[in-house]
Amino acid sequence: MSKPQVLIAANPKTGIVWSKDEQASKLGAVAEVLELTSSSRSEFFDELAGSGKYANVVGIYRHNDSVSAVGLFDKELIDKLPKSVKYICHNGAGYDQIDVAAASARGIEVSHTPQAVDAATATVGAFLAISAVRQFYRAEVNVRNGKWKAGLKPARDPEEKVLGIIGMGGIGSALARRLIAFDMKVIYYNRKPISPEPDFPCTYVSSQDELLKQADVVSLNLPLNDKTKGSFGKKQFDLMKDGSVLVNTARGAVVDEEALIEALESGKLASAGIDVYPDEPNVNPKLIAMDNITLLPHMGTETRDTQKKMEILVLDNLVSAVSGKGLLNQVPEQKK
Ligand SMILES: NC(=O)c1ccc[n+]([C@@H]2O[C@H](COP(=O)([O-])OP(=O)(O)OC[C@H]3O[C@@H](n4cnc5c(N)ncnc54)[C@H](O)[C@@H]3O)[C@@H](O)[C@H]2O)c1
Repeated sequence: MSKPQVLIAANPKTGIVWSKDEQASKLGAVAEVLELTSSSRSEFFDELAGSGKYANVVGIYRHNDSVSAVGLFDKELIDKLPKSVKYICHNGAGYDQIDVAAASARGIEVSHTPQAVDAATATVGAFLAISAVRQFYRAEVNVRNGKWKAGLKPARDPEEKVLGIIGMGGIGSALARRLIAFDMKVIYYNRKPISPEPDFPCTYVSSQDELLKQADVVSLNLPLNDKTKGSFGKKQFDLMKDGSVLVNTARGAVVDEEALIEALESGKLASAGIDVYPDEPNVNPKLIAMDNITLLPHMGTETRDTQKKMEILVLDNLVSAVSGKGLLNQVPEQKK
């Protein structure tokens, strides 16, 4: 009997990067592996249809790098997938580039890579929080320009300050553990308290507004979806303490960027640490011009160790699914 076909929709030039051996040994043992070669979305659509080379695939490995060739996995693309497709296994914890509702309507199950991303992304969040609180970016620019400490004002200490985490999931918890080591006091807001209780000291607050009033550093760690898009705007900044700090490693589009810029310009926020932007890779020039914020180019999982972990988790999901054992990390919307 022939093996089911799976498509690796990753970077068309490199495919899977760190786990080629596992791709061959684990996935190759249970499936015929096809690489994405389409150079445009319309070419991809042709290859999915009729007698096209992807017309019989059962599972798809998807990485955001495939966007440059075939675009988002939006409703239009998902509706063009052949009936044979049963699984989309996404490499990433955030899966806002996939229209999950459209996939569900077609009976396609979607998985992602929670946990594998937690440590690396939380390290970025902790770095941004410390850099923002201590104003290290401004200091680095000074030293690089031969100005030493000229114009630098003493910053704040993280110790004894309140860290407010909005979205205490995998990354939020790993961030809390890291910043507790800096003697920060952790509060968090989720739609309901975590159960069982976390194994580190933290306090649940029952409204986001209350968290914003209490926190010195607010960290966004919730997913981007229809409910959270643009949900952090002027009203939320106004509720924050004067001179507080915002850290965003979640998704840029959760925040109203003009309101963020206004809060930084007015001094409502002393500083910010930002890894994600609404229109990546474009960054608002007003943010670039500010010297009181630390900006990173979506570096959350940019380590070879974590990227390998993520790739292997996607392969494990695909192998399990095409072997009839189901997905290991199906997205929460579909698990409900
Ligand atoms: N910067 C990066 O490179 C990077 C890397 C990985 C993930 N991320 C982003 O981080 C997000 C969080 O990842 P995670 O793995 O921790 O996810 P997770 O699902 O483990 O945690 C998210 C938490 O947010 C909570 N939540 C959901 N909607 C909420 C709302 N409206 N208000 C309050 N809480 C809400 C959930 O209950 C959950 O506890 C991802 O969705 C992704 O967009 C960014």
